[in-house]
Amino acid sequence: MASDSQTKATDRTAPQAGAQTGEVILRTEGLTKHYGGVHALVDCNFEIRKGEHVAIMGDNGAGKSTFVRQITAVEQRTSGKVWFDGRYVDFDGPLAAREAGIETVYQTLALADHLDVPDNLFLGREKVKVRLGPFSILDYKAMREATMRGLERTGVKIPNIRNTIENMSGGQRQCVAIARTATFHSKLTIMDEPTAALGVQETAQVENIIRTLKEAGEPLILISHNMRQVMDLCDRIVVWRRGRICANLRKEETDGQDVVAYITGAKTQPEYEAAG
Ligand SMILES: Nc1ncnc2c1ncn2[C@@H]1O[C@H](COP(=O)(O)OP(=O)(O)OP(=O)(O)O)[C@@H](O)[C@H]1O
Repeated sequence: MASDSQTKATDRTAPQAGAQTGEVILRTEGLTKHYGGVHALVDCNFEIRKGEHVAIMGDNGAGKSTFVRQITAVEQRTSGKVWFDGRYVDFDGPLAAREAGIETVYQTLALADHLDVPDNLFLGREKVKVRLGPFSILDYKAMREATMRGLERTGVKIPNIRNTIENMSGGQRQCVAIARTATFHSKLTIMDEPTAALGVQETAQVENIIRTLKEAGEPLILISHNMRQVMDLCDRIVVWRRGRICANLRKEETDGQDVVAYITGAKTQPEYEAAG
């Protein structure tokens, strides 16, 4: 894999949809993932800037989740380069990606049922009060306070943060998962179909949190099949088809019908002709 570790993300150019402002927070070049003979991700050049909310759309099996797994290092990429926050990165696992500032919220929530809200938020990165050799005394008060601040930033109301997660509704759980991103002031949030399993009210609550992130200038990659949601919440839509990017569209220059044409293969932007 490439080792030009100091290359700046802003040094390079990639296909863009219209004029952009803000520094690049994440950029990929030629990102590729093969599972044996399955070419799940092929030569993907993608970028997102600080403050931008970008939707990733595509049919089932188009490669959207595979793309996320490569940039969050849940899997190791076959080839290609990734820059995050101004430096070349090759994370050795998801914890390293998270520590660098990439927070991911999955549809299937990675929450521990038997733990309360602060314990879930700080799982794997607990605040330590005192270290005594191999033992640590955790700073529960600081973690509870940080949790309250994170929830406040998202506007999420959890009656008692010391209740275990197992008794919460799907919407509350999803909000707790998203509150992580607010608690740790992540540099980039990725949400993979965050409302697919939620009801109408719970979906509205999650969408409000996404708007809060936008107002705070925090960048977001949103994977969603929900056109209304994408059009409401995102500045730009990048469409994947058969493992490749086939369109990069500014919201104000497209509409739902146009996006569907790219998703189904009826259209391909000329610069992505290889996507076929
Ligand atoms: N671990 C794996 N081993 C083999 N093939 C895989 C693996 N993971 C994904 N694939 C294949 O890679 C392709 C892309 O899958 P991926 O899950 O990224 O699609 P997706 O766009 O996220 O789809 P969906 O919207 O259904 O979640 C598919 O053909 C899928 O079958």
